[in-house]
Amino acid sequence: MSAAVSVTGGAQAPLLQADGVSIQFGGLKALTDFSLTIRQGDLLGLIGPNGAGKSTAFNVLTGVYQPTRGDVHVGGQRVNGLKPHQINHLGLARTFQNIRLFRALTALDNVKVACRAQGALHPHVLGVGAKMKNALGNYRDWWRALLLTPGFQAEERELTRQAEHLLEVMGLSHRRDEEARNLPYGEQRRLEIARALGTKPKVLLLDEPAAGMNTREKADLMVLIRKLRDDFQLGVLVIEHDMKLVMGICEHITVLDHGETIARGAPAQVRSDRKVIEAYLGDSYLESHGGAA
Ligand SMILES: Nc1ncnc2c1ncn2[C@@H]1O[C@H](COP(=O)(O)OP(=O)(O)OP(=O)(O)O)[C@@H](O)[C@H]1O
Repeated sequence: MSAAVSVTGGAQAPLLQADGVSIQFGGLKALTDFSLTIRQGDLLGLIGPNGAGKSTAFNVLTGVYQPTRGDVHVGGQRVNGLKPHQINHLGLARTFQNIRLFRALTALDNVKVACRAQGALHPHVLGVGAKMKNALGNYRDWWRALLLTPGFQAEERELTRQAEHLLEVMGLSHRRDEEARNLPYGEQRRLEIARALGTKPKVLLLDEPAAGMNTREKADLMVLIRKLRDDFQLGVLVIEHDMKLVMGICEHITVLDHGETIARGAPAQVRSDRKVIEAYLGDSYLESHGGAA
């Protein structure tokens, strides 16, 4: 199973492509020969039992881990060896399984930080000359901030406007000035998505976005994720244990078990796959859903 997969299948250039990616921790093969392609408009799911390698896949795609084998391309550029913030600048943003907000900052500032970070470094700034240019830019920005120049103030207003818009999109305007740590769990998860969107990604990776949410919040989130995909013209990859959510919104699902891709396809195809039932869904899932689809 190494051919890269995408739902839209070739109409547009891939935004994200993983080809035969493997990573090993000591003797443990956490991910083996993992391939995936995401194009604009794709809404893909990644599922599998605990320890299957889902978060590891996210970490390899986003540069947290370096693959032992295989290649990752973002926007056509090979990103093996790049740092997570560099890959983020190329258009890949993510949320985390364990929420990682700036807990003592307000909701607005959490998103503003992301909006500002996106403007701070040009996507292709990786060489020495460009790094120097960036350092000089930082020095100049420091003075502008200290002196509160009109240019700096205008930029601040624009960042605030962008961040407020994203809070509104995520239904969090009423939390604008509250510290992130005081938000209910479901809202913290949505704030993480707002922050990821602040970096203006082309691809959004959501690691268990519905974890800890109640049924109503999950239903709302399903609608919202689709809307984000459409309104922001994204490709989206979702890790989620809630089968109703994954099967409900994803058009294509990849199933991992012990780091191996054991199945992929449309939801109906995946949920009737014997290997998936054995490894993950279990017979109780089949019974409660009236047998294989
Ligand atoms: N940094 C690491 N060092 C050593 N082993 C690791 C590391 N990261 C992940 N693993 C191991 O790799 C395997 C896959 O872990 P991973 O977190 O990707 O699974 P997962 O599918 O996301 O599981 P869950 O649904 O529980 O979050 C596990 O056995 C895990 O213990």
